[in-house]
Amino acid sequence: MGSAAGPLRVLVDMDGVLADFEGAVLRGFRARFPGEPRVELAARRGFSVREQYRCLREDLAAKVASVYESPGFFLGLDPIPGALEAMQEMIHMQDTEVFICTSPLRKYEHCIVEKYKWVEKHLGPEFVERIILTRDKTVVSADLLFDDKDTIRGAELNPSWEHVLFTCCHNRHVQLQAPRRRLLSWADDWKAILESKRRQ
Ligand SMILES: Cc1cn([C@H]2C[C@H](OP(=O)(O)O)[C@@H](CO)O2)c(=O)[nH]c1=O
Ligand SMILES: [Mg+2]
Repeated sequence: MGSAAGPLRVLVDMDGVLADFEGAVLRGFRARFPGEPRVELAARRGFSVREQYRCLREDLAAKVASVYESPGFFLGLDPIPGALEAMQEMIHMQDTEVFICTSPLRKYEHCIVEKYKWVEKHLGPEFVERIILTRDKTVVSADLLFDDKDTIRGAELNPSWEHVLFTCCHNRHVQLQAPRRRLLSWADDWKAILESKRRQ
């Protein structure tokens, strides 16, 4: 709980929140497989790119995976608009601890080191210190988690954080059950969400 007991701890997810995974997948797929059908961003549904391409045609699943498993893919992601500015502002806020909480791909070879390099390149070394790399975000304790994945499950059935869904092409049609809430973009009022947790 954000309270008099200590600073507010905020976890910020990386792909879909800080780094534009979806835009780069589409661009990479189009460049590599120009003749193949693809899923435009406006047509994306569901967290898994691979599953949606599989529904389009079975063999496209491996093709789209080859895009995000390629060397250079994660390092080359564009920042999500407003993300870098928001993170710089958040890290300087009083009584606030910010961490980047991100999951590696199961095929982690390029992904892990490139995520670290991306953070150093776009946010600087003080944020490299703040990377939490885990396949299970439920066991990390915090007040808030901004993440584009609509359902976050793991070993802990009652995570300490409130998951605020960060709007992304694949989740914009998801109906949230009350009291779940969204951050529509970094232009939306993320500071109000932080303040609402301090007052609990
Ligand atoms: C395979 C896949 C990965 N990812 C992202 C989520 C994870 O990063 P993050 O936790 O930073 O959002 C990472 C490994 O799964 O790649 C997607 O966003 N969509 C996908 O379909
Ligand atoms: Mg994500």
